[in-house]
Amino acid sequence: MSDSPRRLSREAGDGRPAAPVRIAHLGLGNFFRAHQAWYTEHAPDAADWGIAAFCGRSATLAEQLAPQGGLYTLLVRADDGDRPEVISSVVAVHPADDLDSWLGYARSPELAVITLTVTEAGYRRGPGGDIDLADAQVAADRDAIVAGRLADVVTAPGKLPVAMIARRDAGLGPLTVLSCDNLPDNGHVAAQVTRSLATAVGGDLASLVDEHSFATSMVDRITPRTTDDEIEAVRRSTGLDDAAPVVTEPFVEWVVAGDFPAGRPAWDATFVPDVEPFEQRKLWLLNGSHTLMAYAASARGHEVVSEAIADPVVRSWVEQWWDEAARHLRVPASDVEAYRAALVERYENRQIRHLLAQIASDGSQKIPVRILPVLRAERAAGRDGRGAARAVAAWVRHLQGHGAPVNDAGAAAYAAAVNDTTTNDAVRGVLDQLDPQLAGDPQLVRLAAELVEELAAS
Ligand SMILES: NC(=O)c1ccc[n+]([C@@H]2O[C@H](COP(=O)([O-])OP(=O)(O)OC[C@H]3O[C@@H](n4cnc5c(N)ncnc54)[C@H](O)[C@@H]3O)[C@@H](O)[C@H]2O)c1
Ligand SMILES: O=P(O)(O)OC[C@@H](O)[C@@H](O)[C@H](O)[C@H](O)CO
Repeated sequence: MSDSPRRLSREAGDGRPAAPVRIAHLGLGNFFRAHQAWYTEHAPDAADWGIAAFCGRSATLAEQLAPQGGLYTLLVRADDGDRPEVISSVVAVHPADDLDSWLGYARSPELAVITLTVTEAGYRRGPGGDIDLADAQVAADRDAIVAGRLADVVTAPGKLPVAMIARRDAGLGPLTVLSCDNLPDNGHVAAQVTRSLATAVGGDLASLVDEHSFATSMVDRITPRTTDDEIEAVRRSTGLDDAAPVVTEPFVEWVVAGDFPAGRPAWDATFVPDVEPFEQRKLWLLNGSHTLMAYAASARGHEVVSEAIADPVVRSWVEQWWDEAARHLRVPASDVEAYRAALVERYENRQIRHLLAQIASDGSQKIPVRILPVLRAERAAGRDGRGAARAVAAWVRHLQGHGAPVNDAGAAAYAAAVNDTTTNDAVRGVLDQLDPQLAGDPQLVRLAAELVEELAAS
């Protein structure tokens, strides 16, 4: 007789019974399962709100979770111990290309919300924030929608208007698209790419898109990729085999703005008229310092955030960046202090192995939103912006092959600027592509070049 544990399974009686699908999620991944699915699990009306989750690009996670009926273990890890919990709110899982199911949910009168975690790159934005029609997959989606082949779309922005068409054809009204990606004004970003794609399709599609609500949210919970050791730790602590558990930290926050014409769960989130102050606090203090450490601390040989923040040199760089960012936040100073203190504690959590290499991906999308607004504001105020400039300098070194490996489709555009040239020219070339006005600031170019040299020597 085998003594290997049995598989986690809804059929075997694990978790809660499946709730009716009222939310469709695009971008089934770890963060969605630690955050939106966790909030839905803990809503007082959880029995009425099931989630059908679709992979963003592949089928892997759907294949792993389908035999478990969508159940998975969320392992909340702190230095004082582990807390495993079975999450039951995801009731159906689908590969990215299962458009028949996607359109089927859209035609259901019960569907009320579409949530998104498709990464920054998933929005397929071109210059100015409209959909990037130069992207071959976007262009193919546009042609598929024009030809009425709704089930042939592949991009995230393509999947939104086809759901809206299917819904209208079924005689159903508007729902809410709720973005949960780390992007400023993510609801507006989602609306702009969807609407501009609809405009490119033509007819009355853009006005159909306008009938729907696009909500914005600030999301926060540090959720790294799960390791094999963690899968084993879950097996040991629960006595069940789970093919895809998620590991996360105790801290969790969600701030949401927008309308929900078809309803929503009674999430224990903070609902506000304007997310921006919360978003800036989180994007600059948390994601900005993550981005700084991803490049500057990985080049010093650190692998994970908890190691990086324990290095006094890295800690001083992070504090300097926080001092600069804090000057431009629109939240009370006491909130900023409390948030910074909480961040240090979160980063020091040694049970969370958050790889700097994971955070380093897609820097070309992250630097502009996490670092540059503070750099511009500091320069405009007549200060040198050293903390922000160091993040840019560290990214220049990263593009030159130091520290975490480059994993960024957008980095190719910077290759010519950073290789076989002087440090000054490399910095100027990178800044020129990020923001020509910054490249035209000789003091900044000089400072960032000095910081590149300082990082190389450190
Ligand atoms: N992990 C975190 O700590 C965290 C915290 C807050 C917010 N987020 C947000 O959640 C997003 C997802 O993070 P994750 O940790 O779940 O990553 P993940 O790799 O576990 O999942 C990412 C999901 O996005 C999909 N995706 C990736 N690129 C895509 C593309 N070009 N088009 C469509 N779908 C695409 C993937 O297929 C997958 O379903 C992040 O980009 C971030 O904006 C993450
Ligand atoms: O998920 P990304 O790649 O956009 O960013 C990496 C991290 O900064 C991010 O995932 C944070 O851990 C998260 O935003 C915390 O809530």
